[in-house]
Formats: sequence, structure tokens, C-alpha cells
Amino acid sequence: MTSIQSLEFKDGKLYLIDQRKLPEKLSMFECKEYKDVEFAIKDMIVRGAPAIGVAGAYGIVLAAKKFLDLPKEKFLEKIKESAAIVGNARPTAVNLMWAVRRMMNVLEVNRDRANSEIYEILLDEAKNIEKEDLETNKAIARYGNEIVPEGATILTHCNAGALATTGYGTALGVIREAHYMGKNIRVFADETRPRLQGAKLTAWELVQEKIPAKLIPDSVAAVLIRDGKIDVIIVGADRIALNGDTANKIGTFMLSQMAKDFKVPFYIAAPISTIDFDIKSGKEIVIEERAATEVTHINGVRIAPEGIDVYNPAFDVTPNENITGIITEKGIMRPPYLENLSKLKERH
Ligand SMILES: CSC[C@H]1O[C@H](OP(=O)(O)O)[C@H](O)[C@@H]1O
Repeated sequence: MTSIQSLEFKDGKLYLIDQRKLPEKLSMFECKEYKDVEFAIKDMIVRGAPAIGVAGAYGIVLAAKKFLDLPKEKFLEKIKESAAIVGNARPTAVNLMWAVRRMMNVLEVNRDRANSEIYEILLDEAKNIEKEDLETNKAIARYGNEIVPEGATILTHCNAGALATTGYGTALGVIREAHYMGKNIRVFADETRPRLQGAKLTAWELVQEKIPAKLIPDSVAAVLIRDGKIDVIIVGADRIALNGDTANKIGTFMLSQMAKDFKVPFYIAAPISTIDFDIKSGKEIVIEERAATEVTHINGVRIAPEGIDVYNPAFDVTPNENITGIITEKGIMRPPYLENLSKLKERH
């Protein structure tokens, strides 16, 4: 059973697996204050929607610690300023702002308490968010296995594993669970250019646990789907609109279109905290654009000529009509998504 834990809050600091250095090196990045957390999210030391949400929550705890000795009003003001900085570190994954808002609600409710009490209450809330995430992933894994047949070949994209969450994973959690249930599954993992989360992170998780898998260049997926080699596709998500349109790592939309054309089931695995109940369609989702060097370089080595322009959107939006189902901790959501996802609001 996996024991990969992407982060840990200990002795008043947040420790993150430095995912930029995997698979060659397993090392921890230490966050002493909220600005370290902002940097870690921006530079993808920690990445993956649920993981950056939990990291963001602990960033606010670190802010409370930093400003503890200020007069009350200044203390509250500085925490709110820090929360805005951490919450805006990356725009697409809704979990970051969801976690920040949840922490701010707790701050507001307890604003009249002593600063030291507020610090402890915020720390407890961040720990709750972390604990709930792991429980959520286990529930997603159980429900997800309703759609994984014995002996299935599963295609996944990017990393929606233990490293993208506080543990176990979402899409990769379903795959893990199927493996541990003895379903004799095998995996094709897209390398996922340009940041190579599949090659560096998903492959690492699969190898750690000896889950039968093959790493493929992204462009191989279409041939496997066309040739009937894939039984089901399961990917993660960064933001889900109420109509089911889903933002996920760039390349997901292309997979979903191939799946639709060749009638391969295509599932999103995500916690309810990844649903944005304030937007009705994927058109409203902000897609993060990242640095050109992510495309022109690999591990710091230039592979494209100086002077070439680059377009590097980190995500794309899969239209709801391409999605067979959305696996959540409350069950598998099916179309009509607007009706069915809206019902989840009160359960969240
Ligand atoms: C379990 S959410 C994982 C989700 O996040 C990844 O994006 P990034 O690596 O840029 O944080 C990717 O979209 C995954 O599906």
C-alpha cells in the first residue's frame, strides 16, 4: 500500500517533496513562511490541485505564525494579505482558492479570539483539510473501481497520484486500488510534455509499487486508442464547471476526443473540492500559461533554438460531452452534469 506523502507540517514548518527533482532525487523543500509556499506552488515544487490546496492552507498557518505578535487588527490584515498572495500563486486549480476561502472563513468566525488561539484554530483547520483529502481519495478509489474491469488496460495522463494530493491520488488512486484489489490491470502513462509529470512522477509512483505500466510519448496514445488497446481512460482535474466541462493538464482534451471517436470510456477522477460551483461552463476557466523555457528546455538543457516563440498553456478544457463520468468521493456523477453536480453543493 502506498506511503508516498507529498507534504508534512512539522515543528512549525511545511515540508514538501520537491517534485522538480524527482525521479532522480527524493528531497524535501522547507517552507518557513507563506512566501516560501507561494514560491513552491508557482515553481511546481508542489503541484496537483488537491496538493496545492493543502499547501496553501498551511501557507496561511505560517502567515499567522509570522504575524502573531502584531496588534489584533494588523494581525488579521496581514493574514488576509498573505492569503491573497498564496491563493493567487496559480490560477487554474480551484482547490487552492477553495482551501484559502475555507481558512479565511475560519479566521472570520474566530476573529475576536486571542492571536495565539487563532493560530491554533487555523492549524487545526489546515490539518482537517489534509486529513479529509486522504479520506476523499480512498473513497474516489473505491467508487472508481466500479468502472475498472478485471484485467483492464488503463490510460492516464499527467500525474494525478499521491504526489498531486496528500496521498493515494485521484486518477492514480483508482488505478492503485484496482491493482491492490488484484484486478491484474496494466497502465499506459503519457509522459505529458512539457513538464513531464507522467514520465517523472506517475512513472515513479508506479515503479515504487510495482504496478505494471508502460510510459509512452504523448502522441502514442491516439494509436493505442484507435487500435482498441485501451479499455478505459482515467485522468485528474484542476477545475470542473457545473456543466461538467473540465480543466486538466494540456493534452487531456485531445485524449477525450480520441476516446469519443473510438468509443473508449473517458473518466475524470476528482474530489468535490475541484468543482467550481460559481461557474456554469468551461469557458469561464482561466488557463495558466507558463514559461517558454518549459518547452525550449528539458532539465535545463536547451532543445529549441534561441529566438523561437512559444505558446505554453498548462491546461485545456475537456467539453462535458466527451466525459463518460466524473468519479467523486460521493459516487460517479453522470450526465446531465448541471443537474447532478449542482446537487453536490450541499453535500460539500
Ligand atoms: C489530482 S489533480 C492533478 C492535476 O494537476 C496537474 O496539473 P499540475 O501538474 O500543473 O499541477 C494535472 O492537471 C493533474 O491532472
